[in-house]
Amino acid sequence: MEKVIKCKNITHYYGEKLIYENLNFEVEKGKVLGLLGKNGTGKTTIINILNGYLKPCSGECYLLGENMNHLTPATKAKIGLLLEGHVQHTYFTIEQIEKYYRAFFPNWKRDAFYGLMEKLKVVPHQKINHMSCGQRSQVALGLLFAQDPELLILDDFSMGLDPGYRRLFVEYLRDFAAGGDKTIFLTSHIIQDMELLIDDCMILDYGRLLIHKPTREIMENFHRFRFSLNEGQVPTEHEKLWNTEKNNGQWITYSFEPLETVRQLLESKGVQVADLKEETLSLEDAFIGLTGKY
Ligand SMILES: Nc1ncnc2c1ncn2[C@@H]1O[C@H](COP(=O)(O)OP(=O)(O)OP(=O)(O)O)[C@@H](O)[C@H]1O
Repeated sequence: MEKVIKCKNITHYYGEKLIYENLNFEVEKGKVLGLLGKNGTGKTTIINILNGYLKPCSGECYLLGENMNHLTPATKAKIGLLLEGHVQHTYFTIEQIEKYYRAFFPNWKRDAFYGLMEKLKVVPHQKINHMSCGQRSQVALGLLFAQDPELLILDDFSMGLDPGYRRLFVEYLRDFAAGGDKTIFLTSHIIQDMELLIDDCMILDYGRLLIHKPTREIMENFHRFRFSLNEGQVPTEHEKLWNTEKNNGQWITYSFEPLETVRQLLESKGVQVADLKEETLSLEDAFIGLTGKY
């Protein structure tokens, strides 16, 4: 399978602060990968490394087969970037910005841009700096769809969009990826959107990559377990039990293991577990189970 993004042994510090050490990941052609993580875990830092704005302290990245420090103009034209919902050149009108961008991209899809602008109820002579924050994000996404890139890198693509437009863009992105020859790498804190969209999920914790798995595998296998213990007992800790805590008088833990294995792990030091129940999770709940609340 062709790898559209390859990152090898990325280590990055800001001053003395370690963001990650020897981070390795790959993204296959045709996949939608969602990068998740709590605030400050380094998602934007990865995006900035991938788009060449930031040089990591060590390690290498390859985009569409080329080392990202030496991307040719032809390869750059195949990569669409959205940085925290921003559109530049806000002194342009909708018409002017479309004309300006068109000149840079050989596969420009003018109709895709205007089709979207029509849906968004903005008129061609409207100036971008007179638009709301959400409308500006919409223009930025419209320009990206018109560019028709092979690789889309979107940082916080849903920033400022209301629920209806968020859903519209999720549908656009799903259609965009449906043919199997486009690859999307995106971040968002709106995990409900991610659940509808991403094939693979990469979750960062402070200083490290916590997990990188197909989303389906997480949804099918990662569960929450509720249980009771006798007064004064505490459950056994184990690396296969995630974020065990007492909540409103009841114990909960999370695991990829089936119920009977979870029981054995919890009871391994003579603890007696009662009323053990398994619950399926949304991706957002799975994220909380994997990373903890705080
Ligand atoms: N230019 C910089 N100089 C110093 N520290 C930085 C710089 N940029 C980011 N950081 C720090 O690095 C860490 C990771 O930042 P980053 O913006 O990549 O996180 P993030 O996961 O995108 O966060 P959020 O979800 O809040 O957008 C944070 O602790 C941040 O304060």
